[in-house]
Amino acid sequence: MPERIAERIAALDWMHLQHTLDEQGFAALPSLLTPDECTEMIATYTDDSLFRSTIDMARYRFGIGQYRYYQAPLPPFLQQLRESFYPELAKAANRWLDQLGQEAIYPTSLPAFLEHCHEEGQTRSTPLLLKYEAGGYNCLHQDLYGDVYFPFQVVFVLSQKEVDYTGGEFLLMEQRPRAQSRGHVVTLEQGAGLIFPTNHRPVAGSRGYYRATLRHGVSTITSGVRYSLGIIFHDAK
Ligand SMILES: O=C(O)CCC(=O)C(=O)O
Ligand SMILES: [Fe+2]
Repeated sequence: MPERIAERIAALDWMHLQHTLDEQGFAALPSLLTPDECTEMIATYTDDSLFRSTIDMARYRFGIGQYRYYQAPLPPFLQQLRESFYPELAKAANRWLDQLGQEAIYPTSLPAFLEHCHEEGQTRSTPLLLKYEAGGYNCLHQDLYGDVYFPFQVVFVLSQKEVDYTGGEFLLMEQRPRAQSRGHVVTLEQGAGLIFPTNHRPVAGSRGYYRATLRHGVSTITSGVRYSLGIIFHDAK
């Protein structure tokens, strides 16, 4: 495995990932982060100087657990992750806009996209570290933080399933117009990630593409502690 995370991301089979995103809306990534990198990211949780705010999920009825938004500038490893995923995902984002008959608006690099967020008053960083203990869960939701949003986000599970925790499956719910909703359960090994839609996705129908709305969450952690790293590309109001 290449040392630098940017190289590991560049070495992913993007042809296949792009196809999978178009076909099913989300795409699982192999274990891209090493166990040591996962441990190091988990260890940041207790360093208050790295975070701009901490949310107790129960307080807002978002679920049971806690999460912390990293302060900008992000830790270098996380910055590299966010920047390296963006260009390929921007291609998919623009293709999806095109399929829905909209103008392709996403710039090719993350700094250019963030500049746009900042111009619109979305200046607060959004990547976050989540921690759930036994009994914890994350309600189905969307991570929209203003009018400007990037249509994909990436999550990495940092803890080891069946060793550090049980339960705690990643959930995606797809709501199609005039139809019942479809659920997906995605099992993620330690260091593995998932690319999924922030808001909606185009689905090919008999009369062109229509929009399906997606929400995501996490099922109940039945034992242990589960940490995850959420990479959201737009900044927040
Ligand atoms: O803990 C998870 O796997 C999901 C976290 C989440 O909601 C996110 O990354 O936006
Ligand atoms: Fe989320």
